[in-house]
Amino acid sequence: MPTVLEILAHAPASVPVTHPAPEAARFFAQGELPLDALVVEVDGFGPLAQPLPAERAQALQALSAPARFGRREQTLLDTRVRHTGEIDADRLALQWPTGGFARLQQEVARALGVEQLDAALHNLLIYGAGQFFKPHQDTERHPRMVATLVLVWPSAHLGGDLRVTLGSDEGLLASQHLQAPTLRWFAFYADCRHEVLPVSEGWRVVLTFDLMVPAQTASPRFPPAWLADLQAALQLEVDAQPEARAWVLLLDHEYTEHGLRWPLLKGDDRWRVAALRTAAQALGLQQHLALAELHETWNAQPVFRSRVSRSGRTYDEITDEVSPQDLIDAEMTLDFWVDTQDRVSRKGHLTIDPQQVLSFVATGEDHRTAEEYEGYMGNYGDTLDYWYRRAALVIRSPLAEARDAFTLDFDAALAEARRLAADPAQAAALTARVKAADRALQDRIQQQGRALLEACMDLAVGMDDVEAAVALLLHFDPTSFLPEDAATLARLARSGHGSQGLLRLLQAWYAPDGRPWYRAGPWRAGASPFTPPSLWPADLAAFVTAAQAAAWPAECLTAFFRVGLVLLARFHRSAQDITPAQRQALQPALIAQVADWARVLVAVPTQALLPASATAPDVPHPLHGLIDAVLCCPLLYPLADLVGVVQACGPVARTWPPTDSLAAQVQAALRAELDEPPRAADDHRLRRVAWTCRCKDCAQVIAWAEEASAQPLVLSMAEQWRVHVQQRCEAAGAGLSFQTVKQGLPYKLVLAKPRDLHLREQLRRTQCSRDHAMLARAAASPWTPATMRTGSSSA
Ligand SMILES: O=C(O)CCC(=O)C(=O)O
Ligand SMILES: [Fe+2]
Repeated sequence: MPTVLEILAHAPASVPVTHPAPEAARFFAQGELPLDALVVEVDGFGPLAQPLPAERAQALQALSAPARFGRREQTLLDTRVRHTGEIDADRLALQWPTGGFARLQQEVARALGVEQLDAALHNLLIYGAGQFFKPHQDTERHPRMVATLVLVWPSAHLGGDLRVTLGSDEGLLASQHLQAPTLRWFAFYADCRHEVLPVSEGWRVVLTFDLMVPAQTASPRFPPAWLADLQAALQLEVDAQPEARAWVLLLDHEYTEHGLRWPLLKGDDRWRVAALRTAAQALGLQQHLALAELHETWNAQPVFRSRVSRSGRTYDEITDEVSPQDLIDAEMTLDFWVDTQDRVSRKGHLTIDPQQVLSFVATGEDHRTAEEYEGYMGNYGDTLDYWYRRAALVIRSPLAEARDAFTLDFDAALAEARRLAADPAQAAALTARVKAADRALQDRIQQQGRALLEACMDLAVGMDDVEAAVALLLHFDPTSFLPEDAATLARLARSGHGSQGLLRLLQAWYAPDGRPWYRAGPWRAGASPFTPPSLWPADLAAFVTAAQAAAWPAECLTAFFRVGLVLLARFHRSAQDITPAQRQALQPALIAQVADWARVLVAVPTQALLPASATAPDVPHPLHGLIDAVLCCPLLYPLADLVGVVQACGPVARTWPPTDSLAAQVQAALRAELDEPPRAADDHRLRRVAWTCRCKDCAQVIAWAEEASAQPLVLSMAEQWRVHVQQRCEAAGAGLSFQTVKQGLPYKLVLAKPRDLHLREQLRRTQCSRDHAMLARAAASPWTPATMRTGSSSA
């Protein structure tokens, strides 16, 4: 089965072109008219004779102005680029015999492969000997201008060939003659680079016309069998695109943003695109014209020049030029779109694989818009970057187009998907679209966060697949939610997905994988300062109140707490690896955070949670779960520091765990500390230090630290050991101070104990005894009626 390119390599016979051979280039054309087909009169000069004698031509040039040329927005005069005389159209009067001009236009159009073209006189040019016009592209002066027509007046001259190129194709249009039997005409598409070579003798006189495509043109007809083959080949190739990517054909001609329109296509692009469009339409595929930018990065090598030394030896000399060697990277992006209604969109960039792109004309220097040389770039050495601009036809399945829309114009794509979501009949289509666009949705949700929750919930509830709905919402970070988001989440439970939907989402959020928000957690290795984990929305109290107001099903609210506690336990496990010093830094905030959570949990009424007897009798009340988690980690939560947590837990602290309650354990720990004899005035021992190394050098330090003496310790040792001892003591959070004395060899490390040991312990004792007294008072006071379930085991 032939490929699309093979089928499109030759125009079917029905395409309106009158070429000697079908494969002949269609970017330029030539023809002739009888001499009497045109009379030209020049204002202030009179009619042009046929042929124009040399002295009249010279007089005509005297009347003309030096021709300018356009470069971007400017019009320039530079005889190194363009050296010729010009007379504007408003000083020219043309007379054609009846129907003569229309016939010429028709002939030119057919020769260029266009159904119809309108010609408008632009100017008259007079080139004397040595005059020329260097390679350039013509400015498209009218909105629908696509090509240029040159009419050669009989005026003897030699040289002055017009050379036209497209990619690597080239055409030579020779105007030279001594005696012209006809009026010759040349036509070429305006994007094609062309030049007028120097006239060597005589006078070259030409009229130029702008060629425009009329507003209404008929599209070509194609043989049905040929079209059926094209359609089958296209279907195969579109289906074969990996990940339903776009099928892209680069067009032969260059187009500006103004010129890239369906009716204004040039040459072979015209019929090929028309045929592909017909085929794509029949297949239900979407079509766009687009501008593509190709960016290549090459490895650059210096250019050497061969030289001969005085002694006659040849050698290579380095020049300051570089040449590309190996292609390191190539990327293509589509960034300017024209839909089938000729509506333009400049939104977004779609990246495509340049390897997958088809074309008849290879991308070359003519398409290059910029280049950049970079000196040494790490791994790559020197690099050369090139940028190229091409126009393209893009064909995609409707699903791929909808998917890409999320990359190109996210807001519009989201609005469109929300419209789908409002129509229950579209639930399956919506699911397919959201699944296809997952990457783009994830990127956006990561950037914009909860601002997209409402919109994405619209999609989730409109989808017919709970897995896909959960996968979409999973991209949100549940710790970033504001209280009002609780109501939005409740919509999932109220939708067709039911409370199972919300339940699965909660479980997925907190599952060990697929949680980018958790993986980036602050306690990860190297993160500093060590902060408590965020498990729930920052304003948990308000969020939980809002969840209750929005009637979260009891099993969902219970799961919401439970999955967070599972995560807390995981945090506790990862915190086992941190140093005692890091633990000390973390503890105050962590304990305060746990107390905050406890206060929220105390306030949740029992009826808002899953009844213990209902499905899982072993499910503890979340507050019990929190207390259990804390008691599991005595290193992170020293009992004597948990008075705030006891207070936050309210009466539950005195009943949980049932065997030995939190309040009782804390009270006992405080008692034990108070029972230790106070430190004697001459006692400077360090106590309760979790030393992290007991090597020979560290052992010396530990022995000294545990002595009563207040004297500093002087260690004479090489730098590597000084660093080791200091680091290990610091990691242990021992509170020692260090000084390096640069005397003798090796230098000395001087260690000193904290000066305020006594004061600190005294303050701590006062605090302990105050806390202890308070707990004792609370234990003696009557119980406030429990507002909460006390758990299955005490029921
Ligand atoms: O003189 C010609 O044949 C062509 C002139 C031309 O390229 C122009 O006017 O842009
Ligand atoms: Fe030109």
